[in-house]
Amino acid sequence: MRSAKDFFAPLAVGAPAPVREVPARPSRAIHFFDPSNPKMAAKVPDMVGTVDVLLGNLEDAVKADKKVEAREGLVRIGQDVDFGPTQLWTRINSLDSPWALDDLTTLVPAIGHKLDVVMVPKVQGAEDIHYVDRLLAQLEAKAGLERPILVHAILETARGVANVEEICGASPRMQGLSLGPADLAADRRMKTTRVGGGHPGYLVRQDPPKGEDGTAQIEAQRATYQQDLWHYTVARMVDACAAHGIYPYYGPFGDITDVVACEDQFRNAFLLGCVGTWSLHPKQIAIANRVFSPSVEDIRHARRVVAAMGDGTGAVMLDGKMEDDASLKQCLVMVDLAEQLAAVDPELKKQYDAIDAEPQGA
Ligand SMILES: CC(C)(COP(=O)(O)OP(=O)(O)OC[C@H]1O[C@@H](n2cnc3c(N)ncnc32)[C@H](O)[C@@H]1OP(=O)(O)O)[C@@H](O)C(=O)NCCC(=O)NCCSC(=O)C[C@](C)(O)C(=O)O
Ligand SMILES: [Mg+2]
Repeated sequence: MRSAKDFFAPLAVGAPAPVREVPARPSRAIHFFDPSNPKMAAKVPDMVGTVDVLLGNLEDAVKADKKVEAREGLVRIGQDVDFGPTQLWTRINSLDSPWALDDLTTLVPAIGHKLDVVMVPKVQGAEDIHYVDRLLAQLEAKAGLERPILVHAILETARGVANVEEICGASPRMQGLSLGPADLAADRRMKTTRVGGGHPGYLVRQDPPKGEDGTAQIEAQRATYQQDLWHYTVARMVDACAAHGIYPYYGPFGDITDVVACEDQFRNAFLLGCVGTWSLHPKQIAIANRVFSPSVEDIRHARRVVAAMGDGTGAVMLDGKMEDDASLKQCLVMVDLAEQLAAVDPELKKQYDAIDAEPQGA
């Protein structure tokens, strides 16, 4: 077992010191692109500044015979593009694949100074993070990097979900977790065939009405309510991440055309505590940015609670509702997030600033 004192020592001589706190950088949408796809790759420079994270995907969705091209394409993009305020992430191939080692040993020396986060798929337990942690430290030391590259794990196996807390706490590099609903469904032997989202068969049904003789009318028309297949896993992720000071994200929503259900799924994750999600197609970026930014109404209310609560203790009535220390803390989560987002999103800043100009009592 590592001593707590060793935890923040670099894992290789000359590697940068691990971070003590994971920076809270806006990451509402992690936008996936395939660096081996010339059309997608060509769009990357123009996407800088329009999305919080651009992620060069090397794993699933990249054809096996394009793996090297994708890796080399990402190196070129990383070297040529000025990412400004936008973070650059990559998803490497899974650790049991023939490509993962070359992914890391190629990317870190070539573009490690620009890579913010390495996403590791199909993480099963702390041992996977320990492997990547040490290897990254060795490569960072060799490349003379001055800041550590952070690690993000995708939960997409039953074992990964069972080990979620130890994964989050496996290294100071751990930045966050995403849900991998497609692989997770397969690994769990769920009977779904989709990439994230709901299923019409996963529902609860209203109780049957009673007939005149008091018997239940089983065949009567009854409302059904579709349930969220991913609630359990996302909730576990949120708790594990919060307990370890790192960030939870939803993941992919594969029905690109159903922008309405996509928005609902993203909003569930936002309300439950996730800080962002994935975008697989340019049209999902706007959805994610909208959903993962607190609404003007929420910020207006949150600021009123902050003002009404003075030194932050006690209880007050606002619009007929009780506000106290704990509701204030929730409002502060919103206000802090709004400030972070306003710093990178001028349109959002304008909307939040306009609240201050509203007449009192509006
Ligand atoms: C869905 C697809 C095939 C539709 O691609 P398309 O070309 O058919 O769509 P389109 O609507 O015709 O595209 C319009 C334009 O946008 C471009 N475009 C389209 N997508 C992008 C993009 N992402 N970034 C930048 N540009 C993009 C596309 O090239 C085209 O350019 P054009 O106007 O010049 O012709 C395509 O969007 C795509 O391949 N997206 C990424 C898919 C991906 O990364 N999947 C892996 C993540 S999900 C996953 O791995 C699961 C998980 C977690 O592991 C687990 O649950 O287990
Ligand atoms: Mg997967």
